[in-house]
Parts: sequence; C-alpha cells; structure tokens
Amino acid sequence: MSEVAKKETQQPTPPTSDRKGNGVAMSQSMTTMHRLRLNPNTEHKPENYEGLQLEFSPLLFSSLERYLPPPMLSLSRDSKLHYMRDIILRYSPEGERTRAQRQREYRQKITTHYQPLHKELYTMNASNFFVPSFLKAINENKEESFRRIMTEPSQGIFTFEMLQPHFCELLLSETMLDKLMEDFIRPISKVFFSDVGGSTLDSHHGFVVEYGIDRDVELGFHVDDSEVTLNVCLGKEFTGGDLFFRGVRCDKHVNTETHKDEVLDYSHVPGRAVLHCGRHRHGARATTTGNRVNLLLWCRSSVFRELRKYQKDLSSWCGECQREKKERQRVSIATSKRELLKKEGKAVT
Ligand SMILES: O=C(O)CCC(=O)C(=O)O
Ligand SMILES: [Fe+2]
Repeated sequence: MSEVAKKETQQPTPPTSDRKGNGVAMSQSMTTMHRLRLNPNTEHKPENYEGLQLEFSPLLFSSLERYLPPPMLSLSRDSKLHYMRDIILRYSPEGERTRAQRQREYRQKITTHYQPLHKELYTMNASNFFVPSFLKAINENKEESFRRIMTEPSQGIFTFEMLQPHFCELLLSETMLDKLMEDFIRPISKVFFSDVGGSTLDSHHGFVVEYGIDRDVELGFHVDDSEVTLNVCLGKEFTGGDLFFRGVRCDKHVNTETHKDEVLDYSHVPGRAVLHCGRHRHGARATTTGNRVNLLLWCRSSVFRELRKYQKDLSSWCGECQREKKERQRVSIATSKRELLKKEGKAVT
C-alpha cells in the first residue's frame, strides 16, 4: 500500500487559548487576580454559548469558562463571554482573526442572498428524508437503538440505512448540512466515536464527490481532515467503486502496515451511509461503469483538536498505539515474572 495522503481543504479555526505556566496574563487594565486558572474547575457547569453569533466555537467558550478565576464564575454569561473573547483574540494570530472575520461575512452574505432551489430541504421534515428505522433510532436517542440499525463490518466502521431515495435526488441538486450534523450525526458519534471527539463536533466541511467515465475514476489511500466522516451514497447506477478501509492511525503511525483484522472492502449502496473516524485510512477503487455520487460530511471538533495539542501519551484510538501498549505490557509482565522467579530461586522457563 502506498503512503497515506491527508486530504485537506480549509482548516477549521484553530483554538487559541494559551494555558501555559501559572496562567495567562490578561488585558492591561486587569490585575493579577484576572488570570486563568492553571487547572480547570471540573465541578463548575459552564454556560451554553450555542446559538450566539460568535467567531469562535461555542464549545471553546464553554471549555475555557472552567479556567476562569473563581470570582468571575458568578458573573452574567455576557460578561464572561466578553472577557473570554478578549483572551482568545489576544492570543489568536492576526491571520486567523482576519480569516474568522472574513468567514463570518461570507456566511452572512450567503444567508442573506441565497435563494434555495428546494425550500423543503431547509425545513428538514425528517420523515420525508430519512428511512423510518433511522428516524426511530434518532428519536429514541439510546445506544441500543443506534446499535439496532447498525452493521459494523469491521471494527469502528458503521453502516446503516439512512436516506429516502427522493431525498438523495434533492441532495444531488442542493445541499444543507448544518442540521444534518447537529441533529443527526452528533448524537450517533457521541455513542460510537467519543474517543475521537465525536461528542463535541462543532464544524463541518461538506461536499459531493462524483466518479464516472468523464470524472474522477478512483480516490487514493488517505485519511480525512475530520474527526468523524459521514459518507452517504446518493446514486446513481454504477459498478465498481468499492471503498477500502485499512485501520485507524495517529499521525506518527499513519504509514504503518495493515493487520488482517483491519482490512475491509465495502460496496456502497444508494441511500446507505458509512460513518467512520476521519483517521481511519481508506480510499475508493475505480468506478468501472455508470456514475457514483456520494455526499461527504467531514465533521470536526475544535475541542478535540485543542486537547490533542497537549496530549503526550499514546492515542487510545490508534490501532498501532494500542498494539505498542499491549506489547509493552506483555514485556513488563514477563520481566516481573522472571524477577519474581529469580528471587524465589526457581529456574526461569
Ligand atoms: O469515494 C468515496 O466514497 C470516498 C470519498 C472520500 O473518502 C473522501 O472524499 O474523503
Ligand atoms: Fe476520505
């Protein structure tokens, strides 16, 4: 297998708080009391910052709130927001700040001027779009309900019936994805991908890929720039185009060999979804006849990306890190056993 590429488009706004040393000094007018705590107050329940027009993720504010100095915690949400925004801007590189601002303006322009082709897509009357089994599971919102509709052909790759054929047709001409991620993918990812940020997904990059004789034919081996990827086949008729998966890897191990139990080749079916961790190495084989069209939603978590920067130990979700850990444990148990036997004066086997 050739080297794994990282498919990257625009990066999400990187989280910007700086929590080094004894806390971070704040604006000039603030005294030493106004410093961030070294460790978060885990007892404190942060405010919900969703639904506000913010240039940074609401989850970033909620997570930063736990680092506020104790006297600030009882202030109003607006005061805390103002204070934290100030910190984030102070530590955010100039380029990022401008980009966040530009993105906000661009979004605003689209919301004001865009004329939808199919208005019903935006109201998302779920029963018109999703198959009943999927909707039932979402409404019950329980692990057993999600498990009931899922097939797991290889560890960490979940496939399930998702879209009505009519919805696939509408999506082929127009897409709306915010709601899809927030209301439908996040609850599922919280259950199956919480170790890779699945419970804090807060931004996405959505696009449609099309393969066929006059388009791309195949897609090389890669990992996605996402925490969780939703890949739904929208149509049309085709042969070939199997997806192939070869195990989850962190950056350090992205080019290591594949183990037998990590091999999965999967034939996509219109209306069916595949949900996998972005770091699950994969690619798509050649579509040999017809047209294969897929909706891709790369879901990201700014909180997970922030936390990863401070992570020093192994990644619990990487297949190779897990193997290294197991091997170290095996060696250490064997060594202790040998030493014990030596102490007792027994022969070492
Ligand atoms: O062709 C496919 O279904 C997979 C596409 C994909 O993996 C990607 O665009 O990241
Ligand atoms: Fe991909």
